[in-house]
Amino acid sequence: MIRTKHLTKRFGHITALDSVSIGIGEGVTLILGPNGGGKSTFLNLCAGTYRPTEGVIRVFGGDPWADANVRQRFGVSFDPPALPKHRTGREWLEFLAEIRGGSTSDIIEAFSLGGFLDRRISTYSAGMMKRLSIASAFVGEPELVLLDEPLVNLDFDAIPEIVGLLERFASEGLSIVVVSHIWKPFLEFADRVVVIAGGRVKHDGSVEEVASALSLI
Ligand SMILES: Nc1ncnc2c1ncn2[C@@H]1O[C@H](COP(=O)(O)OP(=O)(O)OP(=O)(O)O)[C@@H](O)[C@H]1O
Repeated sequence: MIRTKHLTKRFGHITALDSVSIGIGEGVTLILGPNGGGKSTFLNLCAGTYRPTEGVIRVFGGDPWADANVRQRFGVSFDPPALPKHRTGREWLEFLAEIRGGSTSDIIEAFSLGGFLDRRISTYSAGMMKRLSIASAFVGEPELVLLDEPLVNLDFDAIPEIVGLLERFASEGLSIVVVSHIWKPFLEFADRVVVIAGGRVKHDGSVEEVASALSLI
């Protein structure tokens, strides 16, 4: 699904990602690592929002930077959320559905957005924005969603709710690549854990392999 070869991203003199060669298949992949390790850079390269400095990334066999047909097949939620502040949540979801296809009603219901969807996004709390941002990734019936810190800013009740939803979508065949510092809930159903630190892949394996190596469980 995702394949990289010597994937490198530099920002000036900073090497954020350093010659990473990895394949990520179907299922749920949890990406962990220290602050500044390169996780969000990796996700942005997968999403086609960053262009590699060197090396190659292929998502569904195509170049996510250059190929809109590739981008059509996945959804993405960034952290902090990238949302148009002067639109309502409903306008934003409808705009996405126009571009990406599919309906928004199931997504609105699944993510319990109804209570605030007709307000301007500029009036949302951080948790509301996060909920809308994650929901946005599901518009257009994607085969894969890329989620950067989906649990940040969610309250104690919302965390198990959103994790439960993601687990349900995963059990229905959706692939998920998730970067999260709140990793524990994902260990329950992740198929694979990748640790990125210092711009490189430091660990890569099943939950049992990586989590026990890092004493996470
Ligand atoms: N747009 C940018 N311009 C300049 N430097 C950047 C940019 N984005 C990331 N970096 C740098 O690249 C490195 C990797 O950052 P990245 O955001 O990918 O790490 P991360 O693992 O996601 O960190 P965190 O867990 O803190 O979110 C850091 O040194 C960061 O300062």
